[in-house]
Amino acid sequence: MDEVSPNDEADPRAHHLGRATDSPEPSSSSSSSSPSPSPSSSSSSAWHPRPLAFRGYVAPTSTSLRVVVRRPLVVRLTKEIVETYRICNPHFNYSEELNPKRYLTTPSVGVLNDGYDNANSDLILTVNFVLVNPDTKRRYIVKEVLGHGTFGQVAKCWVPETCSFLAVKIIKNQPAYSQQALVEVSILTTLNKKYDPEDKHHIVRIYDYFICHQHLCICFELLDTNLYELIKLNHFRGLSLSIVQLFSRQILRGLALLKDAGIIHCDLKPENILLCTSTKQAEIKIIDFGSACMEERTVYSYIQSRYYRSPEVLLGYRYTTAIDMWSFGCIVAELFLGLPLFPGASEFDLLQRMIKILGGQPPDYVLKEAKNTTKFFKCIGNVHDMENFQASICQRSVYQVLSEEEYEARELKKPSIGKEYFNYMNLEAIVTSYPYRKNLTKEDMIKESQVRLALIDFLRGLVEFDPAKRWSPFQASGHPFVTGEPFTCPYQPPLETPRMLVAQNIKVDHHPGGGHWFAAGLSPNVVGRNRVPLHSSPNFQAVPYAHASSYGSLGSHGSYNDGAGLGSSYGSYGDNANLFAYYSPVGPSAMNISSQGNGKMLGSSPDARWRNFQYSHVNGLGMSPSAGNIASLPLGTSPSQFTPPNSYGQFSVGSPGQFGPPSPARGSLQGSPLGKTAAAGQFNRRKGWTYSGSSQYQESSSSLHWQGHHNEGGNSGQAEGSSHLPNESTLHLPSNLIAVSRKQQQVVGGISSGFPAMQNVSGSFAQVSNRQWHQTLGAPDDMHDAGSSLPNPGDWDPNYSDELLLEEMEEESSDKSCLATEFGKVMHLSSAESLVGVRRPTKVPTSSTNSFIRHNGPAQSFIHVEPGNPPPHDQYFGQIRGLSNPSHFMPPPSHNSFSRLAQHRAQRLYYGRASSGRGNEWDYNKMQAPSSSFNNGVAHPHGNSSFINGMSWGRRASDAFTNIPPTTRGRKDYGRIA
Ligand SMILES: Nc1ncnc2c1ncn2[C@@H]1O[C@H](COP(=O)(O)OP(=O)(O)OP(=O)(O)O)[C@@H](O)[C@H]1O
Repeated sequence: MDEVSPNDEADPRAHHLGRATDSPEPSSSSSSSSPSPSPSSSSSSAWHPRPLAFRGYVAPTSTSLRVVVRRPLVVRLTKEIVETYRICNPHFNYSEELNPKRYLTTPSVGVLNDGYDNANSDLILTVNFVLVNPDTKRRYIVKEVLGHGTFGQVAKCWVPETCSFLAVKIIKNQPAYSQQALVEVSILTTLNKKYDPEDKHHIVRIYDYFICHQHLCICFELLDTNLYELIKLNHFRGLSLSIVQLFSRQILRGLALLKDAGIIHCDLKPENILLCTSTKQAEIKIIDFGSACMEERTVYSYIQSRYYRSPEVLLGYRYTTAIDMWSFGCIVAELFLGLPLFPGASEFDLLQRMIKILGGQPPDYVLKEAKNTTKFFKCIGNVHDMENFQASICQRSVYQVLSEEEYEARELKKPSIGKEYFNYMNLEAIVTSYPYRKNLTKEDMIKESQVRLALIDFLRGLVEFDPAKRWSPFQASGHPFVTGEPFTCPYQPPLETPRMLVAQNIKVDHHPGGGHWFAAGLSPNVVGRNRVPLHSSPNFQAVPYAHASSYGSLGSHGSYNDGAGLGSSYGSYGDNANLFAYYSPVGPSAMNISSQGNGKMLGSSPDARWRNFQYSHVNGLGMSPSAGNIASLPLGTSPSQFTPPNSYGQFSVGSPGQFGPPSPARGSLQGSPLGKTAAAGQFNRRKGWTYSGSSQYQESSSSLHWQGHHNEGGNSGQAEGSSHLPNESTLHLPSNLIAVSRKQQQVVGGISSGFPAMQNVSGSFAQVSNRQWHQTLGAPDDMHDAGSSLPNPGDWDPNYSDELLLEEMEEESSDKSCLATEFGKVMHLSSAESLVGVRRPTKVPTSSTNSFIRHNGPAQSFIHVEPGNPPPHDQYFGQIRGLSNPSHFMPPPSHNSFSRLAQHRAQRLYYGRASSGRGNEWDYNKMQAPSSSFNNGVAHPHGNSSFINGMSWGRRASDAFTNIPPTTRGRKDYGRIA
């Protein structure tokens, strides 16, 4: 940038020349010694050149050299504008505060929280806005917004202390959101630390949380594009079977963990599965546990995003972790097809599609009990005949699904019916007729057709109407589609075994009084009130839960510790050697708890306090958050989910035909206490294994490597592996595809010395930017029509109304208000209203997101999809770029960090491994150790990736769909200059 102008008068050469040529007289010294003619000199007569014309060369000294570097104008007017201004006006005074702010939050007008929050209660973020953990003083410098959700914003932040990026979810400044976000903190922390300390189950890692400017901020590992975006990048062509298999294995591993923990995700969908930034191989992680609940605390009825909603949730039947398996089946199908399998425009439409595509309907025992049966079915037989379940299985169903007309007559409104995107309406035909990739050899096609048969069989076990027959993660993980074994005949899953513990060194709790897991609603093993009946399931052994005592037994909810002195502040139980723990989302430092009554509190969780008021007799060695409570308030579940367990009926009146209230977390999609308007936002946003508990979950790893493959031009290589199953997880991300969507992430600094585990990691993918979308995916006008028929985000679920929502919330509020009040105090909530508990949030303007979607989303998504022409599996992007550099590694907390959860480290625990030396690792009291795969900033060598030369995601050739798929999901806000 700095240049020395050759024409510059200050050029040293010119300068010297100038002196030599322009100076009329030599210097005085020269002059004095000038060889002027002197008559006295003998040599004076000798000829000398004229001094003005010639003289001896005198080397320029440094002092005589004057260098002026003249910068290009553009530099002086941009980078050096301040200096330029100073030259123009010496009095010009600059301070950084004068900088225009680049807002990342919309709207950016501060109207709440002393101007910190906008009308949506979102913290107004600007580039370089600093979030500070008040306990650790760790600073998180906002760089960009990664996404928006019902709960708030997710920002990519730089952590100077550790020279790393991570994702910080900044929750809206409203109690209902904060409460539900605490559930995410609690559940994720438990999953990370207790169940998956080694980060092998594809669950996002949580690192920190704190309150800043009255907003709960949750720090996660930084991840990359979600699977929906990935499919979108592929122009809604399905991904190659090998990728589908790989991702399926990984998701299954996560689901196995959740099942063993007794946690239901409740919102599994492609948008909530993100690619990792930091690994060489294609790795994904499950995010967004904001809707999750314990299996035993399934209070909310309005859960799951519609396309991925299970029949039992739709019908208002009790649900279990099996609903996640249904969603998983939908996701697997979508990965293969590029389109949702059941893109229902309404619940009625959804059910119709399920019935048509799967050929069947929910079993009578479900229909008999489900709350919403009459909304969708009519009875054509005698219900009492089916008292005996065996009989009902053998006989024809006594229920028949309503026709569109019948539904309309019954509900007094026309059901929304979406387009049909597949030429066929049964699963087998949809999968088998899906276009094959171009250029496949006959042999490869035969192989792939075999894998497709395996896929069909696999899907059949997942999208099974009967929740009791639906495969568990364990059962599904043995399927040939997952294991890679040849598929020869329909898979017979092994009997489901009693739950196996995942975390190592977990010891059976023999405490008669229960234990915190149970008390906190975190026991996955207590026989559930709402377990799916085992009858009619060929896959269940009718054995009692042998593990029921593993985590706690029925009884009081008093804190218990066999080993005195180890009472965990945050809920723990067990003996000295095997202490279990769960985490209070808000630690002592935020709570400032003081012991009530006789209770000796070594810390507590938010809900401990209010219950303490009622029940203060506990002399707990480590007061349990849920200890001594009149009723068990689950830490693992939302405070707002704390409802008497047998209370399904209580929600029925106000519920939209379902047996429980909607989850606050379901604010956007299904209408929620958090505001239906948020639904539009979310709707628009659409966004292998070493199973420690069981060898049955050992993940096979794949030797699959992807070859360059770009079929757009019919040239280049072809993807290998689609016709055989991967046995080793060395599958790499397709750089040619992924790289298109990623911005290079710059690693600002090196690895902090305290992070041994962060070595040897490379590869980084930045988020897909809207701009890139615009650049990459054009939006032809002729696509607008298709887009216009898409579901209106505002009408995401026509069965839901704000009135119903309110009614449900009123019912819920009594349970919530107490904790909400407590939490409100913690959060120093400013408004009295916010202390009342759950209230309706400010309406979320649909402005940016919705308009983006309406105008750009659908149109740009289908640019290359001709009407009636299906998007085949394809590697769309011919441009091959190297894998981008990594930029993400987890900032380790200082070992001396005095975070809230670290305050009682001595009383606290280790999580699982008795022998695992954590000394040089993370402070496990608060955060997770970085996985060995954390990005250390070392870029992937370009040649390192099997995808470098263009990897195929699977290209199909002919038509599979009669129309373009629905899409509505918007993306990011890249801010503006104020
Ligand atoms: N760890 C992460 N790394 C990168 N991006 C992330 C991460 N977590 C979330 N995001 C981005 O932020 C978006 C919103 O996150 P998330 O789904 O957790 O928020 P939410 O408010 O719970 O959303 P929802 O409305 O679906 O409940 C995601 O779609 C994703 O794009």
